Amino acid sequence: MPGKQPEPRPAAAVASEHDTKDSLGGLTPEELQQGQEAALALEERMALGAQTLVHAEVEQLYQEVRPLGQGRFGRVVLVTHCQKGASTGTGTTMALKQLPKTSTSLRSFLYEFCVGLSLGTHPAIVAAYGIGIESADSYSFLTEPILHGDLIAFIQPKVGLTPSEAAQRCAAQLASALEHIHALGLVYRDLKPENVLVCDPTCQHVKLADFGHTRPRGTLLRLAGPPIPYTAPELCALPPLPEGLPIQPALDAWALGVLVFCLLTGYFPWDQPLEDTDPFYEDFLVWRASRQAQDRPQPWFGLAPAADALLWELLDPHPRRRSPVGAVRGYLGQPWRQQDEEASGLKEGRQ
Ligand SMILES: Nc1ncnc2c1ncn2[C@@H]1O[C@H](COP(=O)(O)OP(=O)(O)OP(=O)(O)O)[C@@H](O)[C@H]1O
Repeated sequence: MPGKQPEPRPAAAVASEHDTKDSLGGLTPEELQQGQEAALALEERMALGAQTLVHAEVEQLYQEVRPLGQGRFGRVVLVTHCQKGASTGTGTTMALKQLPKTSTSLRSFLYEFCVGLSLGTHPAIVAAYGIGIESADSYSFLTEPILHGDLIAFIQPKVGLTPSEAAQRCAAQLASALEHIHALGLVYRDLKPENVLVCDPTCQHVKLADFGHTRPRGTLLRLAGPPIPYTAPELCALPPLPEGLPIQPALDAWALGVLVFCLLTGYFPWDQPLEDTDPFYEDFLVWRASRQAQDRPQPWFGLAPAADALLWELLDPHPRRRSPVGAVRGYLGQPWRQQDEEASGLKEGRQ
């Protein structure tokens, strides 16, 4: 979650100031409208959310069971309701995310709280409960608790997530969650294993959490710090408008491509998608340009052709040519790792 930051501006506001098509930074009128509608709906929810905030100290309402996690901005704890069953140990547990007022504005808090609510129910998205609390020093809200930690703990360095079925299941669930977010006119913008929570010990089910960076499509944004592997290249380039880049779901498709690569190999494909700075990214661009097998970068050696093809689609450096997150569905059930490809070949050979 972003804490106290300058207010991002919607592309619509900038468009009316410049009023040429280029002033939309490449956004079509339909995309602009979808983003505007999402922004209006969110503003309305935030106004309602502000009116219905409970004013109390968290300890008066909930009993802490144990800490669940700590982010840059928020502390997340497992709690039970003080009045219902807490003393007998039968109370329903919930996750309470507490954001100190020193680092989080009321608007940023309401944004994250209300985005979570506006996403409704989706099997791969952490469900938000409609309770927001303002205390003397913090803001808090409640969600369903997910008790097996985050995906990072399941990705073995140099190996990835095993077995391969788990990696495919995980990719399919995340693609579905992101598609749901995009259909609502929003862009998630923070896909990384730390924001994917795991529901069971064998990683059968995962859920997307932390909607502090989610914004309506078309919001103008600039890169706030150094890029990470998940940052799409268009965000690293000079923005098309002085106010920034109008954000698109393609940012999430890129991040999903990087995450799938990590799930399959246990490596990042590059540190930063910066030509002339990152040799791994440069090798990737050379391979894309030549399409020659001999140019395939070393970290890709363990991938089967289906995974190559999927990642080729999701990791297209040109956002307009990049496939949407739903592309994952077209590759499910095929081998994604070379070793699976070989095993299935052996099986066929025996039959
Ligand atoms: N609903 C939940 N159930 C269980 N654990 C959770 C839940 N929500 C968050 N956590 C844990 O708390 C950690 C921090 O939460 P979160 O990512 O929402 O905080 P943040 O301050 O917004 O993080 P960031 O540093 O990514 O901005 C997560 O990595 C996760 O381990």
